[in-house]
Amino acid sequence: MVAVDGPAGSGKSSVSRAAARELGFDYQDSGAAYRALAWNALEHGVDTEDADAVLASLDDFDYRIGTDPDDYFVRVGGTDVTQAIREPRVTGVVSAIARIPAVRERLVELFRRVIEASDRPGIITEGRDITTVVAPDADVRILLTASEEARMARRSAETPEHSARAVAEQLSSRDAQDSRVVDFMNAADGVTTIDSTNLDFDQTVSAVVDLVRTSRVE
Ligand SMILES: Nc1ncnc2c1ncn2[C@@H]1O[C@H](COP(=O)(O)OP(=O)(O)OP(=O)(O)O)[C@@H](O)[C@H]1O
Ligand SMILES: Nc1ccn([C@@H]2O[C@H](COP(=O)(O)O)[C@@H](O)[C@H]2O)c(=O)n1
Repeated sequence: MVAVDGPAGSGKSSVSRAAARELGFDYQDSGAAYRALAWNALEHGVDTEDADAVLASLDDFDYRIGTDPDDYFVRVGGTDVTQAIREPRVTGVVSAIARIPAVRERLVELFRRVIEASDRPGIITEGRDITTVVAPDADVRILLTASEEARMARRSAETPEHSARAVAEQLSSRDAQDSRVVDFMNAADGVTTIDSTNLDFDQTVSAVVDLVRTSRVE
């Protein structure tokens, strides 16, 4: 079991997915669950600032995620929301949902069930509190980081249709909100920091794969 945390745009999802593919592991994107719950709330007119209403929406939240790195999908009920959960309207409200403690408890249980259900030699789960809360006993725990400037530039390159300034503001405001709930800027004891500021994508994936292989995770 491999746990990866880090701030927005640090490469957690793309690097973890590529590393899982190379290792023959499963890959779990935990942020997708918070995003899917936010999408579900918006879709059903649930007030995302109303903690009780958001919590109640979890009762019939039929969430499915693909953990095969070559077959990644996110579904809510019969709807494929893989793309929809990346839309700015969802990104704009997801932190409000993620700061509700009871929601976090329920999703932590869900993440652990997905980890237990994996039948591959390993699973990489990435997010904000994986190294500290979801899987503090993971065989390998990584804080994947990069300078704010590098993260903003990478995120901005993905969405040239949006102004670089707007992308940068959204990224830093989300980090500020999220870091009030969990600390993903500083490595906890036993967590290895991989700083990709001066690494390209392939070098970053290799750094993760090499660390896992040296740690002989099974
Ligand atoms: N070392 C790197 N060099 C260059 N680009 C990178 C590197 N690592 C990741 N990227 C790119 O940076 C962008 C952001 O990566 P990614 O979406 O994986 O980040 P994330 O941490 O999952 O973000 P978020 O938490 O906002 O979902 C992607 O376009 C990815 O390809
Ligand atoms: N372990 C996690 C993962 C995510 N969050 C919250 O979800 C948001 C979206 O996550 P992405 O990784 O897809 O960007 C994120 O901004 C957090 O609010 C979380 O709290 N814990």
